[in-house]
Amino acid sequence: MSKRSHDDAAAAGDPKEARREAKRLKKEKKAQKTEPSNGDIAVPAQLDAVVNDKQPTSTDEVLSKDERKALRRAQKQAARAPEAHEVARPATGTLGDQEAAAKAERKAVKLAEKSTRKIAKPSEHGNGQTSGEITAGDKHGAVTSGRENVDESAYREDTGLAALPQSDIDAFVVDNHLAIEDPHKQAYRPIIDFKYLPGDATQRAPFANFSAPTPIQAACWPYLFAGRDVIGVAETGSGKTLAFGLPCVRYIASLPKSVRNGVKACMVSPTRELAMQIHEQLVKLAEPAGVKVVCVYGGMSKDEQRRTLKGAHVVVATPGRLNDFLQEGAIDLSGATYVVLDEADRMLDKGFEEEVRKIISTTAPTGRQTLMFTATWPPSVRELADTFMKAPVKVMIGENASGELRANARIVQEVEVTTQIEKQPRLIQLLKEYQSGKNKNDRILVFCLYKKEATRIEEFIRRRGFNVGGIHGDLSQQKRIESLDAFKVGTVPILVATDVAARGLDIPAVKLVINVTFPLTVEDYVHRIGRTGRAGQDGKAVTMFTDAEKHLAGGLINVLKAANQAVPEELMKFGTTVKKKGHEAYGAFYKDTADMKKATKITFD
Ligand SMILES: Nc1ncnc2c1ncn2[C@@H]1O[C@H](COP(=O)(O)OP(=O)(O)OP(=O)(O)O)[C@@H](O)[C@H]1O
Repeated sequence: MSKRSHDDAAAAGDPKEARREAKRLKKEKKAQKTEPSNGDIAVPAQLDAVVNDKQPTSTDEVLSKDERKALRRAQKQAARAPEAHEVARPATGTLGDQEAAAKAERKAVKLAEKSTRKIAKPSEHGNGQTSGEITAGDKHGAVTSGRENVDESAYREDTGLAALPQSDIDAFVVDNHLAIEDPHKQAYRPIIDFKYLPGDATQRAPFANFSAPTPIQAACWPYLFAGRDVIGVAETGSGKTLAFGLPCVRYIASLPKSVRNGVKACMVSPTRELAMQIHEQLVKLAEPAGVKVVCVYGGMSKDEQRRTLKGAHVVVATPGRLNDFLQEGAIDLSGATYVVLDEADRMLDKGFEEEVRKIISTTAPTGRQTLMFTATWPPSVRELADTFMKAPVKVMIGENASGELRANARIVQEVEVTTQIEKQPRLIQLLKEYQSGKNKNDRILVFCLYKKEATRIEEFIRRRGFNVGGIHGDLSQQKRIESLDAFKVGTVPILVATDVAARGLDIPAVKLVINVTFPLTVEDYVHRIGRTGRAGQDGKAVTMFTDAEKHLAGGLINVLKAANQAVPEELMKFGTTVKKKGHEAYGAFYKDTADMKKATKITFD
């Protein structure tokens, strides 16, 4: 039984149900002791009872006097966690209060877990040995230390994976520039092959076309199966959706039918198209497992979406529409214990922060597992992220253990320093060059900054005889969906877009990204060009850069250098200083008036 099924029984407030669950739990524990480890996702049972302060009677029966004492100590500590969490809720306190509360919460949870671990059996590795280290001695500072905290009651490593020589794990860590920071130092081995996934072979069917888990999947899955909060940072197109999607579906599928009703998971994404795409990917995993995933987003009929919510276990949503439904009571997230922010840095910036706070405050108050995934993780959002999470495990893939801005290294990036007037003829030249011969059917994504600009460029390209579509905020949602579909299937091979298409969209055939106007931030640039070079393929991006964006030259130069790309001389001329990031909502055009000289007050008689 999973951590949350016990939760649900108790939360349902039915003592009989809870007692039945407790009995089942006892039985399962017994069975687990005799069963050989097959890598099933097991339950951190005592921790669950401790952290969620539930039905201690069953645990009392199986524990000694000392163990019971330790458990009670842990319960006290855990009882403080939800309180601290409540305080941490943004609406109720100042930033200082929130920080203190978050700290207190983390401490309480840590203490609770520590006490629990004391009463749990000493962890042994699946093959009978106490586990070794997975420190790779990685030059990039991969942090994977001692395995003394591997907690088999939370997630049981497959015996085959546990038996692999340490050198195999080290090689995986080094080759993939994998860095894991875990405050609890649980040091789970990455699931480097699908055969090491918990469950039987039929559950691996959705991966039949993939040869191996991607590094972000391999590294995150064990921690997610173990119920931990995770921040996952990996390049664009590296399979993050399934990294957070698979454990979600498996968790819900593992719940007994009696407690499976209601929304158990909620995934929030910044754009409608991305929400739809996550939904599409998840349905493939969820349907065979009997888990219902629905998608709600703005711009489409509410009635229709309201109907689909019936019987949903997972809701994928954009924040605005989700809050609408929450406000009108059409959706209840109080049982949602699995919460994901995709494109997390975008979700936490000024434009979305409030909406996200509101959503999170309606999810399960205790036992919540919070996940954040992104390709870019600027320092500006890290502290805020921590306020929503409990001792998160940070999984970073790439040569940036510190989470610096990195583009996908398989994308060839060309930057052309140009002028406004030269842009349009150059664009046509590029389209002709890349839409001829064997490249005729390649998809090309053209990015503009503003909606009006996108409309103008789309018209301009069409007048020159190209088959082109558009996607931006001035178009109806129906039109946006049509344009994207036509682009995906290739009937319209050129798509002109604003940054609504910059993040997350997975269209494998995009061979070229053209940036007609540079975005407001270098992070957005990394996401835009990440629409090509997906799932291990190569890609190319051509960027027109003008004097108007010179304040972003330093950041861009760093991204180019980090990916071993050529830096044009003309770009260097703008200087290499990385300017302080602009306002999260208004980008580089924001002026912080706090530092401005006070105006002289003139009075007239
Ligand atoms: N293990 C795997 N092996 C090969 N391909 C995979 C694997 N897992 C996922 N993919 C494919 O990789 C592509 C990119 O995945 P996904 O959209 O999850 O990327 P992402 O990391 O979320 O990208 P972004 O940061 O741009 O949102 C998808 O087409 C997906 O089906």
